[in-house]
Amino acid sequence: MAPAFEQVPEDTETQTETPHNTPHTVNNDGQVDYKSRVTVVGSGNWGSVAAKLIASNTLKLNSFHDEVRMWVFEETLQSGEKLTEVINRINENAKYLPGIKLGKNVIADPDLENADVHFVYGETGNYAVKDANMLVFVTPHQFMEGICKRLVGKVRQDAEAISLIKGMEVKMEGPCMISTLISEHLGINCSVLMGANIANEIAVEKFSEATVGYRDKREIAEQWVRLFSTPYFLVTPVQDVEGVELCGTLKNVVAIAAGFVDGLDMGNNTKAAIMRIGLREMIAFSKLLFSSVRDSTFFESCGVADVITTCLGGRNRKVAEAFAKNGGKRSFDELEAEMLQGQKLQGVSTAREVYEVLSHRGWLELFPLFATVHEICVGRLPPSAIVEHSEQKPKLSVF
Ligand SMILES: NC(=O)c1ccc[n+]([C@@H]2O[C@H](COP(=O)([O-])OP(=O)(O)OC[C@H]3O[C@@H](n4cnc5c(N)ncnc54)[C@H](O)[C@@H]3O)[C@@H](O)[C@H]2O)c1
Ligand SMILES: O=P(O)(O)OC[C@H](O)CO
Repeated sequence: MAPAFEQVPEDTETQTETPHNTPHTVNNDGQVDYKSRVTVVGSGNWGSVAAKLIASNTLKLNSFHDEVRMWVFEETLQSGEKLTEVINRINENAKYLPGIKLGKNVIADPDLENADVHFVYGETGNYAVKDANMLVFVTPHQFMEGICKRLVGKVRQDAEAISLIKGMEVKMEGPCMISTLISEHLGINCSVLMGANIANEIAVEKFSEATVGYRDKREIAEQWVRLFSTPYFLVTPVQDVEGVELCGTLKNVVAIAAGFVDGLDMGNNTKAAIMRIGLREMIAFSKLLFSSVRDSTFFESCGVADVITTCLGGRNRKVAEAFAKNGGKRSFDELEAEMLQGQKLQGVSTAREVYEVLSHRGWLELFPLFATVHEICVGRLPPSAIVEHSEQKPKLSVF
């Protein structure tokens, strides 16, 4: 149930409404198909919840085909069964989102782009991204470059993409946001959706908000808003792709810092200070990278709200807490494997990527919290250094 002070978005459409006002395909009978096909690339904890949200809407909205295809990085479960087979049999992602029905119109597909893997649930030669007009990317960020390379020449050139991925790549030329990686490799426009979105809470339909960041096409943003919105998931569009995406990316570094504070029992005031300093570094770093980033973006769900939720209840916080409790003696990789059963942290690698940017540009002293998180993660500083170093007065003029 949405709070009374917010208006729940409309979830009805007329029969004539079309996503881009252009036909998507002409079928064998010569009939024009105006409906969009949605494919979700990724099927982890958030990927599965995203598929559930979308699938509930494609059944209701006339401008979408009911079926939502979900690409699954195939794995064999302890039972010996393939994950895709289990998802399609019980309509649940038994590994990454057990106990939650995804909707019968979610079809798990292990074949991302190759016609040579036999396709079980449809015609042979089909694959997950084939024919999709709307591509939703939601994998851990470290896998996206490889996925993009595999998808070159395999997606429709008029497809629209959205990234739910919180992370970035760092290249020789500098930082590269995941939406840019997608756009550059695949030659298609890419929006983003970020927010205070702990997947397990949305899975059981507890109220949450999210932010869609779009570049210039408002009607595309509205199409994404329609596809994701439910009475318990309120989505707001903002014309600031970089600002929205950097919020989602950088908050994971702040979450690691918050976890250290929890692991050391430093208390709520210290954690609030970490959140405040972290948000300030997020704003400064984003604006230094992209002067177009708007202040108002940090007051959307993707900004301050995500910092709060991730520092209270996220996986990055949880594993960082264990790291600090163990005095930094057990590695993040070991703790992640033990505590998350295949789910992936984004904060440790993002801290490294941010550190690379900071050191390359001579900004290390300007971002004491970001820099210290990385130094602690790699064992150059003890977890207790998080407060000593973060207390330095930032020197950036943008503060
Ligand atoms: N879980 C959340 O609460 C949440 C909420 C908002 C955003 N996000 C973001 O969504 C993105 C995806 O996270 P998630 O929670 O859906 O995933 P996850 O961490 O739950 O699961 C890991 C996924 O990676 C896949 N995988 C493992 N090895 C792979 C490989 N070599 N190639 C491709 N895929 C591989 C696994 O099959 C699994 O689907 C991340 O950027 C995350 O920050 C997560
Ligand atoms: O569990 P985390 O730390 O990956 O955070 C989950 C979401 O990003 C919170 O919005």
